[in-house]
Amino acid sequence: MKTSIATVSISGELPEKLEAIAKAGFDGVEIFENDFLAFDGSPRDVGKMVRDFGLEITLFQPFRDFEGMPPSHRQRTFDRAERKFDVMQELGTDLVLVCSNVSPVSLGGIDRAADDFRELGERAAKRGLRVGYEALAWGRHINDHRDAWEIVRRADHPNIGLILDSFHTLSRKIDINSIRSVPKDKIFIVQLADAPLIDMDLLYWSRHFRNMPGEGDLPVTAFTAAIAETGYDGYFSLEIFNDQFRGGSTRSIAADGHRSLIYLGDQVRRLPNSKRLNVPPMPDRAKVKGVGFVEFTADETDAANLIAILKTLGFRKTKIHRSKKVALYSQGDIRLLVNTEEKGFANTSFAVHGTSAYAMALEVENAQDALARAVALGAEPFRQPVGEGEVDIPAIHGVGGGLIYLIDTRSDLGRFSEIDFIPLEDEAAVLVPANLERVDHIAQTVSYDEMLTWLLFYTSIFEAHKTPMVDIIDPSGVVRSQVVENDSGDLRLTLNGAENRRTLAGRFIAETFGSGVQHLAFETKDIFATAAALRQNGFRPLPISSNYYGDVEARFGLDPELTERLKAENILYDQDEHGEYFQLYSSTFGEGFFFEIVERRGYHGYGAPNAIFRIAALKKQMRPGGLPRE
Ligand SMILES: O=C(O)c1ccc(O)c(O)c1
Ligand SMILES: [Mg+2]
Repeated sequence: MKTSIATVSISGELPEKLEAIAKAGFDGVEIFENDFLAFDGSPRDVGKMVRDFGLEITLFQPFRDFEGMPPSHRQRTFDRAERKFDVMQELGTDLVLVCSNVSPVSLGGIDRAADDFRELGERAAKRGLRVGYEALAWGRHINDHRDAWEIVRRADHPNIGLILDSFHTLSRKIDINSIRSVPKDKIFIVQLADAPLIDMDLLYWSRHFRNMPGEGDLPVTAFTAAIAETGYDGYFSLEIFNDQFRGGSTRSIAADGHRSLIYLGDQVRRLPNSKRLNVPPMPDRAKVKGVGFVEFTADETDAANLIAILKTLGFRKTKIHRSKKVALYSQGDIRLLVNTEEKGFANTSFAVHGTSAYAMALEVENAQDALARAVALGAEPFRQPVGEGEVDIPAIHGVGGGLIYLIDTRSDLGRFSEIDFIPLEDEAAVLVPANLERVDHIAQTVSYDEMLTWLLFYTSIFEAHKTPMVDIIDPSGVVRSQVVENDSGDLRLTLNGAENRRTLAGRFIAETFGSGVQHLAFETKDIFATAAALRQNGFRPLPISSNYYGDVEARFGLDPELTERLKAENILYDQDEHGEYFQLYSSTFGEGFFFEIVERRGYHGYGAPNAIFRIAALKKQMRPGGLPRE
């Protein structure tokens, strides 16, 4: 699969863009005319710079308002085309994109357009150039690739071909099977983009909201499979107009783009009876069977505070590491590690982010396979020396540079806590058991700009899907929340994207110098029994306003006795079509970290309608220094 990306897709000046594109692993680049015009250098300089980065120019674009012009404009249109051809020859590329005419003066007529393209083909052929025709979804006369193909077919010139762009075809829900009958040598290049399903004007949607394949909701995989069916083996080129990407990190958006193409090629390969695209072979997406552990890094003082909270939550210190300052706290299937090492990656994370849940372990079928897949998709592997005889757990960097360890039960990896840790006497048996059973979900806070990056990261490596994004109202702004989960519920992540620093999520990012885990939710089968146990252990719940309970009672028609119990324990309540949900929050710790306890009675969601009340209550607790009020 030959990969390319349009310069318009990422932010920065041309040299910076090209460097990021090359570094991300692309083979080629589309030069978008405006990027070239804004650059202070000749077309030859640009061409040389591209080639010095080891890239090929796959396309020069766009050439607008060409076909079907009235006689009064026709000559000038061809003159403009010749000027573009001059530039292309200096740049060193042989392919130009002509997008369908949007000019109000343009005339319709398939044969008129075909005649124009035949003449343009003749002119291009004299210079050894080729012209590809793309139907814009909002073209004045031509807005469907099937009509563009008919024009190309009638132009009947070897230097005239078709350009397919997934956005234009899929946004109009045009039957993609129509692609299968186009001869592969008449498809000059394929442009790819996804987009979220939003009901809006096609042009505005296209120019502002496109995103990488796999980040949106369009059937880009089926589109690509139809292209592959023709035998097409040319470039797949990302052309992403997105306001956020234009303001985002050049390198990380370029890396996302490359990941999206490799993942797309991998998905097409897995479709039954599909023609394969040439992408590196890699294992299946990893099926997550559970959260193996969550690891905190802290200094001694913060660790003591954290451990005090863990005890009120009913955790017991059950093991200590053989060679490192790491203690294991456990309850049910939950394992929490508290790492106070003064060296190594945990300590570096502490130095950068402060006390934080900097690492998690996901249990998969085969950890080495999961690692291989992650690396094939551009994830950064992590290793650090382990002690003699200790388990070397494969890991990759995830959100905020934190770690995702990969463990399985087919190897010693699943026995790491037996091999690397020494059991302790039961020192804290005095605590009332809280019956927390497992990690329900892990909530990561990222800046809004990074949300799609991590969505693509998780869903391409792990067998998981997203659910629709929801807006959560914070007293100081909006936080967008995106769930990544698997069908079994063994992997449940929420990504919260902060748009400004004054929201709770935004402040968490600012105070901890980057993205990370902001809360951990544990599951109980009996929230009231758990709440009573926590109360006896001295747990400090997050106080919820009493007005909330009046509303919840009315909204769901609750028995007043139940409402009273909820209120007495500061438990939040929700329902969906599957059942009921109960949530109990801790007070905040450190820079806005907190714990949550949930009971699901069939409920599938995450209590989004309650988030506004939870945020308001947490904010009340935070004083400017970030410490909870006593
Ligand atoms: O939005 C546009 O004008 C535009 C231009 C060139 C393209 O290839 C495209 O898909 C859209
Ligand atoms: Mg296009």
